[in-house]
Amino acid sequence: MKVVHFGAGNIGRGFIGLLLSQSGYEVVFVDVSDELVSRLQEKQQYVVNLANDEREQIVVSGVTAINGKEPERVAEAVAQADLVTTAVGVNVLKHIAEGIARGIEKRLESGGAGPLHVIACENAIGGSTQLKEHVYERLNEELRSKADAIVAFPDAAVDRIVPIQHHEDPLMVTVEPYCEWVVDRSRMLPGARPIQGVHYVDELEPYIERKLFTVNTGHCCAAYLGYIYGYGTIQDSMADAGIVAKVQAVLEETGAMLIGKYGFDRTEHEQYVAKIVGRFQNPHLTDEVVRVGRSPIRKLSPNDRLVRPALQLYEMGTAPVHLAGAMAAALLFDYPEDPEAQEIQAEIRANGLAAAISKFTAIGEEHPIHRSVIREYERLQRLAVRK
Ligand SMILES: NC(=O)c1ccc[n+]([C@@H]2O[C@H](COP(=O)([O-])OP(=O)(O)OC[C@H]3O[C@@H](n4cnc5c(N)ncnc54)[C@H](O)[C@@H]3O)[C@@H](O)[C@H]2O)c1
Ligand SMILES: O=P(O)(O)OC[C@@H](O)[C@@H](O)[C@H](O)[C@H](O)CO
Repeated sequence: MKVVHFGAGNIGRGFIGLLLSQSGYEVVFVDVSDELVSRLQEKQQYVVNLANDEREQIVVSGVTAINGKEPERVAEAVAQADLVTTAVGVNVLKHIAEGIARGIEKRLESGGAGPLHVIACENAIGGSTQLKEHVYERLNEELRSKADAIVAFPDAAVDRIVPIQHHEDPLMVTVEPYCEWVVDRSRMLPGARPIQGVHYVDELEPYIERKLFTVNTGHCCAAYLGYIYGYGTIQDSMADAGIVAKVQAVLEETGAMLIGKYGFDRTEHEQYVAKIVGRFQNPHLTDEVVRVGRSPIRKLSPNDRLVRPALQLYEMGTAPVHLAGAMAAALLFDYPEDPEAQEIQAEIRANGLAAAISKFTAIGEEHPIHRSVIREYERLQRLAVRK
C-alpha cells in the first residue's frame, strides 16, 4: 500500500510518516524543499529519536519523495495512492490542492482505483474539510459529483511535540514519546483500511477542541510569555513559576469551557492538563519559543486556540481574563523573522492597538474581551524584556 504525504517536515517525518510506515505503507513524501526531497530519494529511510531517558531510535524505511514543484508526478502519485495525508500548515493547504485535484481527475479517468481518503493532519479545526473546499474549487461539477463516490476528506487531530531540528543529518528527527492521531470515522467511505495507531471516533469535535484548546492554547501562552520575559525555549519558560501559573490559569479557563460544553470528567481533564504541562517541560527536548509562537495571526484568528475558547467561555458566563492576557502576549510577539508577527506590529503602529485587536481577532471594540486585551497588553508591555 502507498500513501502520498504532503509535508516531509517535523511532524510529517516525526509522526505521520513513521506511523504509516509502521502500518505497512510505502510513504511517498511530497515537499518543496529540494534538499529534503533529494535526501529522501537517495536514502529511502530516516531515523526518529524518542526524547526519553532510553533515547530509543526508530529507523523509518520504505520512504521516498516527489518534488512538489513537479505537478505531473504529484498528480500521478495521488491517482495511484491508497491514502493521502498532509502536514504542511493549514495556510498551505490551498497550495497543494491543485496536485490533489489533478490526481483525483486522473483516478476517475482510469476508473480502476478504489476509495481514497485524504486526511489533513494540521493544527486546525476542520483541516480536511478546508482542504476539500480548496480541491473541489479545482474540479468541475461532473468531477465533483464522481469524486464524492470514491474520495473522502475525514477531519483529524494530531498531537506530538516535534521541535525545530538541529541534526547533522537533515532527515533525522527528535520527537517526544507521546503521540495521538484521532480521525473522524463518520466521514469515511466503506471498506477503508484502518491505520494502525489511529484512534477512530464518530464525533471529532470534542477531541480536536480538547487538543487545540489545551495543548496548543497552553503551548502558545508559554511561548508568548516566555518571549516577553526573554526566554529562548519552552523548557526555560516553563521553568519560571510565574509563567507556569499563568499557563495553568489559561488552561483552567479552557478546561471550564470544555467541561461545560462536552461534559468531560473534571478529574480526568485535570489529569490531561497535568500531563500536558509535563510534556511542555520535557528536559530531553529543546523547543524554541519562536516555533511554538510562530504565525501569531493564525493563532489569534477567530477559530483558533485563543479567541474561539475565549468567546465560548464568555458565552457560558465567565470572563476569559487569562485568555485575554494570552491574546495580549501574542500581540507583543514581535519576532523579526516571523512575517505574521511583523504584520501585526505594523498594523499596531499604523492604526493603533484597538484596531489591530479587532482586525486579527474579529472581536469588536465594544466587547468586554477587547477591553481586557488592551488592559493586559498595557500591563505586559511594561514587563517586556527589551530585545
Ligand atoms: N511540530 C509539531 O509539534 C506539530 C504537532 C502537531 C501538528 N503540527 C502541525 O503539522 C503541520 C506541519 O507542522 P511542522 O511542525 O511539521 O512544520 P514544518 O515546517 O516542519 O513542515 C512543513 C513542511 O511542509 C513543506 N511544505 C511547505 N509548502 C509546501 C507545499 N506547497 N507542498 C509540499 N510541501 C510543502 C515544508 O517544506 C516543510 O517541510 C502544521 O499544521 C502544524 O501545526 C505540528
Ligand atoms: O504547529 P503550530 O504552529 O500550530 O503550534 C505550535 C505548537 O504548539 C505545536 O506544533 C505543538 O507542538 C503540537 O501541536 C503538539 O501536538
